[in-house]
Amino acid sequence: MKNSLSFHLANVNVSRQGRALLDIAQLQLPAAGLTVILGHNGSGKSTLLKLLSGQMAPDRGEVLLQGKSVTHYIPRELAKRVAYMPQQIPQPALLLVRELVELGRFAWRGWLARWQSDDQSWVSRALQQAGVAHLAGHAVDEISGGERQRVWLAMLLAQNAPLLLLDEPSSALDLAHQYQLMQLLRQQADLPDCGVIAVLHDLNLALQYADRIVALQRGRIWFDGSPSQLLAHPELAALYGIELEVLHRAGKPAVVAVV
Ligand SMILES: Nc1ncnc2c1ncn2[C@@H]1O[C@H](COP(=O)(O)OP(=O)(O)OP(=O)(O)O)[C@@H](O)[C@H]1O
Repeated sequence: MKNSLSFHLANVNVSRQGRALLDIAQLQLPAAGLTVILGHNGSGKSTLLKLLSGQMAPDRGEVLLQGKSVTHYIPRELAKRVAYMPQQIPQPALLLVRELVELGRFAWRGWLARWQSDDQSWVSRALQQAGVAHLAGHAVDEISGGERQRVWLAMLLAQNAPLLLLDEPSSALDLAHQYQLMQLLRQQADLPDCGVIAVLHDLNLALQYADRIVALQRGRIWFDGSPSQLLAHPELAALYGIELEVLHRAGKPAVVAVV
């Protein structure tokens, strides 16, 4: 399954009450490297990820994965290609953490098939990778918000899809876990024919780890390029409407808000 995957968006529009939430003429997103989606609140980032994950169909235009409309895939075939973490993570009751992570294997084994040892080793490895093996026997609705975010990531890793779509995967994580997450995403993105597309609010994490940054403004693509190109953008401050200053420390740029 790990052949080259690519999203292609053409003339995509999503509108509600006569207002365009997303309006994208062309966008190509191959399963390669780490792409970060940035943008102000309400700029359309989650809407874009919902389109890519097949959770939503555009009102106009096409969202194609390997040349086929994302919404035309049967769920299991889509899940073998794309794993999605929504912004609001569900909190299922009566499930243990390990059982939730096991659900990530659904696409490969089906509901009723017997467990293969391979499935269990994927689950164990995913729990380790996400740093939540110690929570395996805990109830999903009795762990913290940051733990739940990492458990959900473990489920996605167990799914073994070449493309990870993550909507603000670090929003509940402490500083140390944010960096652990970014290093893990970096490793995933560096695997052959794999890619990660993540919505982030932290401009500095994006600049440090991304290969490519797509920035949205009021539903349109405002910028698409490398972190260094974004840093050099003369209108960078306009992205968030706040004055910014770029500092350099140990050879790395850091953007701070001037307030
Ligand atoms: N079902 C809906 N009906 C009407 N408007 C909606 C609906 N869902 C989202 N919107 C609006 O669409 C716009 C884009 O929403 P979206 O969730 O994609 O933004 P976002 O960039 O992810 O924002 P945030 O950073 O706050 O999570 C927002 O202005 C939001 O209020």
